[in-house]
Amino acid sequence: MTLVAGIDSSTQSCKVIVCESDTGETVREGRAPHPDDTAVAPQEWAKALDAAMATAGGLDDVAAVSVAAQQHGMVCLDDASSVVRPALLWNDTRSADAAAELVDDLGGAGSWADAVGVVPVAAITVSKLRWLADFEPRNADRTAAVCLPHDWLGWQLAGGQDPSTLSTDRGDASGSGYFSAATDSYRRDLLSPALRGRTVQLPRVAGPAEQIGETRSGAVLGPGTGDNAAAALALDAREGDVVVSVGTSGVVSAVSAIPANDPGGFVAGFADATGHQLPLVCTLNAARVLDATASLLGVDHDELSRLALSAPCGSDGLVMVPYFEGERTPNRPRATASVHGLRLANSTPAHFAHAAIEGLLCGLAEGIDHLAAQRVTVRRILLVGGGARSRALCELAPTVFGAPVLVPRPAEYVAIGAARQAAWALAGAVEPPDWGRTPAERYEADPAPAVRQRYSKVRDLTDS
Ligand SMILES: Nc1ncnc2c1ncn2[C@@H]1O[C@H](COP(=O)(O)OP(=O)(O)O)[C@@H](O)[C@H]1O
Ligand SMILES: O=C(CO)[C@@H](O)[C@H](O)COP(=O)(O)O
Repeated sequence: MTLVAGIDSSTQSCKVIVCESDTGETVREGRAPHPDDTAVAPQEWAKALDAAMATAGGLDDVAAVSVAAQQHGMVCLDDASSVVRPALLWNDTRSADAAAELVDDLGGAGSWADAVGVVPVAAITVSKLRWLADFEPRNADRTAAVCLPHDWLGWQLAGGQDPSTLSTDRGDASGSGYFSAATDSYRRDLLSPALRGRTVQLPRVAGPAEQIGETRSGAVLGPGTGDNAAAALALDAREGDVVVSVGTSGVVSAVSAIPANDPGGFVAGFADATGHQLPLVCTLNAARVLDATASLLGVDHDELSRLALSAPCGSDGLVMVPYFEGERTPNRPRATASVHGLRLANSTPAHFAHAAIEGLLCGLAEGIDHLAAQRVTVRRILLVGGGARSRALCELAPTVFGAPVLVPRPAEYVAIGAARQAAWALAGAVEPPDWGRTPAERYEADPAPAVRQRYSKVRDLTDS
């Protein structure tokens, strides 16, 4: 039996899955937590990866490995290959003003949408680099190469000596703000002004199933990719499939033939891991809304779900706008969460739990609308991520989305997608291996458009 491994170095933890390469059957898995911060030393990811690999029984018997990771994180290396400063992660909003400045510098959001299909917000790597140039010029001067979390971890697995051997893939590169998914090319002319005239080395962009090297134990290294592209690969997402992921981030994405061009900045024109496009909407507030609400109510996730399902649809007028960490879509980096419509009758833990889940889902429903406005066909909605383990979230999703929702059995789809890519690179085939489609539970419910109507009125009362 030939084994392959997939790694998901995501915001909250590192997950490793070892699979049978022909069928995708999971043989063993491991995980380890990441530090709870928005600026993290990449060495911490390497430590967590070592721990996760150890709990997965090691990778010595594995023939190929691929790394998927959280997108956008700014990893700066000096000319001795050392990390210059802790990586600023996608959910670090200190670069919000830098993003706005970059948009103005190029002549507005439409110019960025035309150039790279992405309008910079705090999350995007190019904004973080502008912040570095302005607030830490000495660190910017020391930076010889810039890469993304998956690029760095893959490079570490291969020995991590020489920055000229760094590679990335178009899926992750497209989240940088200096790579166009439509033309498959870097836009160094956008990067250098962001860095106030400095030039840096960028990773080579490998092909979707290219073998980029070998691990120390001799396993083939696949190109790796961003976590959302890996999830799409695991689910074998095709045109018409919209993947909604409720992890640390809330993500609505779809594999498409058409590059996104949204001057409104809601849809980012990313690439997938197979050569297609992956238009994507990302919110900052997703599974952690459930965590915060559960902690506020002093209950665990199962009890939160039970409470939410015991309250009526619409929470008797109670509305939560869950901008606990500011928000990325819509772009309101300094917003805070708020609760509206409190009355004695709806001041109960059950109403509060229900309103939190409806609020989270309303943000994602807006994401589905934004994708549809970019000519994405919405035929099936698939719900994944840690938050999809919540029964209440699954049951309320079709009421808020106004459409049935498929929930694949809970699994680490990002790591599975990376493993599928590793098997593809190992086989050297034209197409990824056929691992079949994951069975999914279907949730249906009467649509409740009033929930979204109330939410959108209240959302605009919040600060930005
Ligand atoms: N049963 C559950 N109900 C609700 N949320 C859950 C449940 N299990 C896990 N989560 C939440 O899912 C999140 C982790 O999801 P995950 O997709 O692994 O995140 P990430 O990939 O961003 O690290 C955590 O915030 C966790 O609390
Ligand atoms: O920024 C984005 C997508 O643009 C996020 O989706 C990150 O890629 C982090 O993912 P999770 O850790 O939440 O899965």
